[in-house]
Amino acid sequence: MNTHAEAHPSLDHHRGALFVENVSVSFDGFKALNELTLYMDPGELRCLIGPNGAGKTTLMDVITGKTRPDAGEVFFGDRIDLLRLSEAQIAEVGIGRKFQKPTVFEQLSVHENLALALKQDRRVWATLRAKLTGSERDRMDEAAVLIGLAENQQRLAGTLSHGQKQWLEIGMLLLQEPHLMLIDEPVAGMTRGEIERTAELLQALAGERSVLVVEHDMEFVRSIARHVTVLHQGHVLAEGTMAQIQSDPRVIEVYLGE
Ligand SMILES: Nc1ncnc2c1ncn2[C@@H]1O[C@H](COP(=O)(O)OP(=O)(O)OP(=O)(O)O)[C@@H](O)[C@H]1O
Repeated sequence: MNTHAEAHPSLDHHRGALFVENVSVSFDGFKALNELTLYMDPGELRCLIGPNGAGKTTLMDVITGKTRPDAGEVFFGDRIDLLRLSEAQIAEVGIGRKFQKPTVFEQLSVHENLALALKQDRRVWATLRAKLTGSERDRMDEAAVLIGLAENQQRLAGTLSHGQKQWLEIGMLLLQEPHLMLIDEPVAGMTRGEIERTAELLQALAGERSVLVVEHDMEFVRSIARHVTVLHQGHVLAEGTMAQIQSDPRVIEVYLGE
């Protein structure tokens, strides 16, 4: 079998490519991930589905350095060995993660939330007082348009709808310029209209960066995914187009038939 380096001899320009090979994670003898192998191309929009406990969160934890695997390899591009980096270093090389629950600053405006993300400075008030350069303003405006909040920049984040808060947080993540975005259950709790707009947003984000989305909402997955990976018991059960996945008897048995 080809290793990641052989399969992609020159990946320096392939930022965002991800190679997870034979990764296993045990918790007290229970294998949450069991020789899991998954590759992502740069710019790809991938959906990760699977029943509860399949290992989706654990995989995200391994990629971001929160959980260390017992075995296997995880590379970002062909040179960056993520297993040698701390969580902070993994964020610095360009892997951003959005958890399921929105964690925007409710007492601050949309604009201030975006400014904080841009400056990546935890000293909140210093950041808010700091002057934004013209190019920083342009980047914030671009992000605000992309997340559909251009007209709401002065609104307090706490007054936004649940969907808008999720988009704001995606915008904040975007301003950190990740090459790979990991997004956990973005549409849980959203209205149908919000779900459709989220589908458009994630499709717009992919291409320039890679996006890995964990989601249970099958209609949403169907609407965005060209490539779906199904996890089951810590292992890749099936991978392919939504049509291939939906007609796979193993997938129907463990997941879609529920
Ligand atoms: N820190 C931990 N200690 C012990 N067991 C754990 C730990 N984290 C996860 N597990 C177990 O590992 C398995 C995989 O969990 P994981 O959260 O990755 O699944 P998931 O696919 O994300 O599920 P869900 O769709 O419910 O979020 C589960 O059986 C879970 O109970």
